[in-house]
Amino acid sequence: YSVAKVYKNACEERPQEYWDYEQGVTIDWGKISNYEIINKIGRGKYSEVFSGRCIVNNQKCVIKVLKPVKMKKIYRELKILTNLTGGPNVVGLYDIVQDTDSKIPALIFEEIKNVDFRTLYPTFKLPDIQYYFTQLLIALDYCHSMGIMHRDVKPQNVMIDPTERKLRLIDWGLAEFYHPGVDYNVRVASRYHKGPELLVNLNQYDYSLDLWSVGCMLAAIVFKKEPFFKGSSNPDQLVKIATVLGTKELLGYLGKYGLHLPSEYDNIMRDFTKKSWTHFITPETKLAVPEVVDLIDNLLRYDHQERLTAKEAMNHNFFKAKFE
Ligand SMILES: CN1CCn2c1nc1c(Br)c(Br)c(Br)c(Br)c12
Ligand code: NA
Repeated sequence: YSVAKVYKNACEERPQEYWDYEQGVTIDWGKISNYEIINKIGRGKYSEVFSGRCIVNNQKCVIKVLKPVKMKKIYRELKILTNLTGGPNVVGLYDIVQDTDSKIPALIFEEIKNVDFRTLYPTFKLPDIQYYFTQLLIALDYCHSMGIMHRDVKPQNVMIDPTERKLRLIDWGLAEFYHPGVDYNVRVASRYHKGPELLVNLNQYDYSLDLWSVGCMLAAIVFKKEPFFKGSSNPDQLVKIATVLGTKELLGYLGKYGLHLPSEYDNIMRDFTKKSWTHFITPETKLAVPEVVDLIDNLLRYDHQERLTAKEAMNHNFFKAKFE
């Protein structure tokens, strides 16, 4: 049994229609004819993404055409986006339109001139890491304070325009409202960024899941190892985590929550000794200063209750230090 350390009543403190998307969502549908598609910029499991233009104000935009999934999941994303839009570093939702014949909803977002993380992150110096991770933590503390877990934090969902030094958290399709005591689906997030709680079927997880993913992003940049934990499957993902955090420590974590290692680990889990973070410091990892390594150590914890919250993380002394 586990309850969030912070913001545990954020939804309960708000009217039911804030979080209850099962009742459907009253949508103020815009006109799809106001938008024209320029070209395709991405495709996911649940959507196709295009760059577009609003012909009314000649504004560039991003058009996310949802694939026909359960209306409940569509209502959840729409409810979350309408609750959060306008919040700090949350992608701005301009309009919700419906494809005339297919009736499939399309979401119209602000456009961010995103630079792919594989190109951008290797250019980061410590001040850039301080700036952009502060912006990401601001977005996460905001959505958590609004009773929402993102559940898919990864570089592909953090849009960054380095010219304007603008960061936006996108793709709220896996996000969910947090209620204490609810058993959540553990099949969320993308493999390399899945927290241990998802891999050991600890269903009563919370906002702290997002901070594990932030730790993975930060470690990948600082230790120049993208992704930091590269599992070949969900079970192997936990094995990769155990090679760093230790197997004995994993069993201690499981014991605390009365859990056992699921049977799929019987033949793949080995007895790994917990590694010191200095193991990942080499002459090439110039960014691996003690302050950022301490921050990583306080995010990449098996026990979600031990991780720093978004607010605590943004106040970590790594962000107060002066680096040239
Ligand atoms: C695959 N790519 C590249 C840029 N970009 C992609 N997906 C995006 C989504 Br969804 C949104 Br919403 C926004 Br805004 C941007 Br920008 C997006
Ligand atoms: Na999105």
